[in-house]
Amino acid sequence: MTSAGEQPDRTVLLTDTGERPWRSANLYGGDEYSAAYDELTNALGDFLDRLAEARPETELIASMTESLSELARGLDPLAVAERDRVFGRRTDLVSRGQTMSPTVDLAEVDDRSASGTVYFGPYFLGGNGAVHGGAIPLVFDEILGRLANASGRPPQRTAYLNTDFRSITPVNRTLTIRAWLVSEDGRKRVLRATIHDQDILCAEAEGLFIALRPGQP
Ligand SMILES: CCCCCCCC/C=C\CCCCCCCC(=O)SCCNC(=O)CCNC(=O)[C@H](O)C(C)(C)COP(=O)(O)OP(=O)(O)OC[C@H]1O[C@@H](n2cnc3c(N)ncnc32)[C@H](O)[C@@H]1OP(=O)(O)O
Repeated sequence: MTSAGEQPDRTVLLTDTGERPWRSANLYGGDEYSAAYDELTNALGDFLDRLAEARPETELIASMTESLSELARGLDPLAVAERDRVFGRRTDLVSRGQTMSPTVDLAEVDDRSASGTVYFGPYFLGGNGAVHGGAIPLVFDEILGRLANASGRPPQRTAYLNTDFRSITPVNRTLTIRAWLVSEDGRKRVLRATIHDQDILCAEAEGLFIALRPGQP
């Protein structure tokens, strides 16, 4: 007996090919180490997507738990200070070397705007095919934060981030994301962003970013 139950519905799968479009070709031009690390975070993200979709039997749950615990123990002695870490700090990678947010693949970026695509895989499902309402502000913070911190501007922190959910944001679709600078006033920058599914506005956000003073955490 397993806890997987009878006759699971396998009809609603990710894509015909099983490929995650946002998990590939993630290099902006990084070195060999970045490329290898990108492969690692892609594999991890892929695992999370497939885990989110799967209904494993008890024996497989136990063996996967053991494998994951062993991998985690292997990393234990490698922990380093924040400034020396790799995760989330590789700006030469489209994914930034992280799996916390879906990859925002920016095709066009200048001083005042950025646009590209985002793809929320099954890991980011809230329910009924819609992305979790917390994952959407996460992506907005990611793209607005990148734009606020771009072009040699001093490091900025988000003071507020207001999100309006206009219609459901679907998982497993390539969506368009846009961000632009609205105003600058001393240390304060207001930026806005949208996510569209073709011509449907899924969500929009406004963020206030404050440039940090020297030494400010
Ligand atoms: C180190 C940053 C990252 C570097 C990245 C490097 C590049 C990496 C590349 C890619 C990045 C990818 C993307 C990641 C980016 C994500 C960024 C985040 O999510 S940060 C985490 C969440 N945010 C917090 O934890 C802030 C917590 N809050 C604070 O630390 C302070 O409140 C802070 C810094 C926001 C402001 O504090 P004050 O003491 O410096 O300044 P005061 O005097 O309070 O405010 C300045 C002005 O702003 C207004 N203001 C402040 N907060 C406001 C608010 N909530 N609403 C309206 N106005 C506000 C004030 O009224 C004041 O305006 P008036 O100068 O008087 O006109």
